[in-house]
Amino acid sequence: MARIELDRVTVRRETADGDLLALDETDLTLTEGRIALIGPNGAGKSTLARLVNGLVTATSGTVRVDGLDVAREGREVRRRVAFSFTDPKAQLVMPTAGEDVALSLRRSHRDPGERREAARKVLARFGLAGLGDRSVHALSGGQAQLLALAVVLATDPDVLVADEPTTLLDLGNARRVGDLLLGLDQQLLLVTHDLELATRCERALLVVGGRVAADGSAAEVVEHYRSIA
Ligand SMILES: Nc1ncnc2c1ncn2[C@@H]1O[C@H](COP(=O)(O)OP(=O)(O)OP(=O)(O)O)[C@@H](O)[C@H]1O
Repeated sequence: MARIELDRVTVRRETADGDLLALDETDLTLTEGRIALIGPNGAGKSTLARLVNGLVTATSGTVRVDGLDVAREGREVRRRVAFSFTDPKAQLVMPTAGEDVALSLRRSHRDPGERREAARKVLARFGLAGLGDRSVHALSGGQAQLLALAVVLATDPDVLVADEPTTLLDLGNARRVGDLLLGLDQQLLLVTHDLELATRCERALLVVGGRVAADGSAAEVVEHYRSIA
């Protein structure tokens, strides 16, 4: 697993109401395979998650992935750390599902024929066999989320940061996507309001008001959150 380190990281944002401390002098070392970030709306979970691949920049402090400084070695970090958004359509850019996966494979498979074949295999692995020619707009919410995950995982990153990947899904698809995420070989940093899913992780961080209010085994931290919510 990768080693994700936050060293006195603060994220300060300017808003119409003045400065906001989205994350306050946070120190963390994350090495577990499955880590959940839970907590109330606006607590700073997405901010913390986005720091790990440079989508958010620290106002002060350092974020490192396997020793690489996210602020200075962002390209190298983003090769190792994939990010998936709550709304899969935010990251599906090509006309068809197959082309979207093929785009991710352009570096690893230079030959177009081989690339198409590799894309077909990736789709099958994510339960999307036969949907390669389907417009991404004609996929169900569950299929679109699976495709978005297939697209970011096709490059074989070391870490997946997933920001509320099941929030827009019905019960069946949420379970399917949740099972897939928890079964990945990659290290998973999962932002979620689904406390059952969070409980299945090894470690959970409860974020409240820009601070890590509890950190420990997922079962204990979820229990604590339930007791104060
Ligand atoms: N681009 C931005 N500009 C200014 N403030 C922002 C921006 N993004 C987030 N914030 C603020 O930073 C704080 C933390 O937001 P963040 O999205 O990290 O919370 P969250 O815990 O992920 O919330 P949610 O569960 O609602 O998604 C909030 O007060 C939010 O309004």
